[in-house]
Amino acid sequence: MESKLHIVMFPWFAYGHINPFIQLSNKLSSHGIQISFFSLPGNVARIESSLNNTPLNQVIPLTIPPTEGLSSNFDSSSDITPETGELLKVALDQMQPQVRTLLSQLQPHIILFDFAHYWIPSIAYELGIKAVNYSVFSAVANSYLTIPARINDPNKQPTVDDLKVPPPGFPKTSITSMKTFQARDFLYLFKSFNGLPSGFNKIMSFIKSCDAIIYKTCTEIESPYIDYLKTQIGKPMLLAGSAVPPPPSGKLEEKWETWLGKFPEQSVIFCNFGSETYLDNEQIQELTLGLELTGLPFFLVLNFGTGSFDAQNKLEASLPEGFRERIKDRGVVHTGWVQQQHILAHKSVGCYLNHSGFSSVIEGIVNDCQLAFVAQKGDQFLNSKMFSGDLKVGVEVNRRDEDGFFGKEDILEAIKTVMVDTDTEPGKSIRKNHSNWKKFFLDKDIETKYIANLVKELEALVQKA
Ligand SMILES: O=c1ccn([C@@H]2O[C@H](COP(=O)(O)OP(=O)(O)O[C@H]3O[C@H](CO)[C@@H](O)[C@H](O)[C@H]3O)[C@@H](O)[C@H]2O)c(=O)[nH]1
Repeated sequence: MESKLHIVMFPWFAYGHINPFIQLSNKLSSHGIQISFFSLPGNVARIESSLNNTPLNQVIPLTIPPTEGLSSNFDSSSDITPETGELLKVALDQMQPQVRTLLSQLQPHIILFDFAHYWIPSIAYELGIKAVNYSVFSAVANSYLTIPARINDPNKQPTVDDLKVPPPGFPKTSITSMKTFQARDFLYLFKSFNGLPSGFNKIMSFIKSCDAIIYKTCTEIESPYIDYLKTQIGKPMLLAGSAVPPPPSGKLEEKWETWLGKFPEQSVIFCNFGSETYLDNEQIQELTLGLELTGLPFFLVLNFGTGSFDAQNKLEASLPEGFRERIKDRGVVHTGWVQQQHILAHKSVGCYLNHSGFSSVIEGIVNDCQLAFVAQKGDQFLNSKMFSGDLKVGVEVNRRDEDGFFGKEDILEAIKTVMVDTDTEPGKSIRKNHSNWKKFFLDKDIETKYIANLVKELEALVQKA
């Protein structure tokens, strides 16, 4: 179906958000939909290189308003640290006048906005544009954390104990409680910074005022949570489908191709924590020693965020004494960006130890990599429980309740379950489930059906007065 819609995409400025917005843009653009993509000036070239190149599509740089604490040279998402992230939220709030001007010039039918842009619906409403939130988080994370039932008194912040249990009416699934360290991490959502509303309040505000919400998921994987969200949101809920990332372009860098090629099929553990998740030194020590204990080859990627330090020095300082020498014939430790999808697709890679980022897990499932999860924050904890507890496609590394500590033996245990003890339970079922879900995610018809349906629903939304 060819559509004449014009949609503005306005993701949060981190690549973990920009990328799913680009993927959705490309799927919608293949139905004829025109895309105007808002981002920071320094991101334009990178977004243009991934966005479908049609005469209709364009990337529009936003001016970053002067913001105390944010350098005037700051213009790209590659430089976001947790501190600049908070300042960028302040800058985002001050972008309201320019966004209003741009929208009134562009006159799109719809704007798709992200979690921090709670003021978009009121501007869009004035201009006769439909405001639709696109959530890049799983339905399980949304339904555990960011729904009205989560708090009953808006003036009172929830406690750690409150956040250890699901909200009232939450579906009966494998998620019956969360650990103390996880609940403590969830508190972040309820805190306000720099006088802005908390993340939770921003979301509650746009849930009330937007025209619809799109979730990046499908009923086949998350139906109990999707059904529960329906009872909570009170707005049209649209689904974008399983969001399997498109196959990567190009080829794997030769040095990694050669290194991986030395090992037997499905023997290498690949370990990476996504685009914005960093382990502390204690965790790095246990993780590296755990990988060493497995006796298997491994490819470990560790990052430290941006800052005024040399990442390579930081990496060397974080490794156990004598580690590099001991593992030199079967392990690499790297800092920096790697071609994750190419690596996961390599025939030697058999296990993927990861942070449970939503896209990363799906990339693991569509390849022959058994999954082990060491989630580090927010939605990752819920993704990890959902994928290991509901879908049973992987295993969580055992963690201490109070502080999330895991030891080297816990890493070994998780890897053994999915890589070695595969004739006994739970390893046996996990392999079988993984292979079934792989077939599901690779079924092009399912994805095509979700996107065609989404286009139809967006058309209908625009027709509505
Ligand atoms: O060295 C790297 C690191 C990452 N990637 C890619 O980057 C994407 C990462 O996706 P994902 O794991 O979903 O997101 P992150 O950006 O790591 O995570 C953020 O966004 C996710 C939602 O998309 C949330 O689930 C996480 O909590 C949040 O940290 C994937 O396509 C990876 O293939 C690479 O290609 N190379």
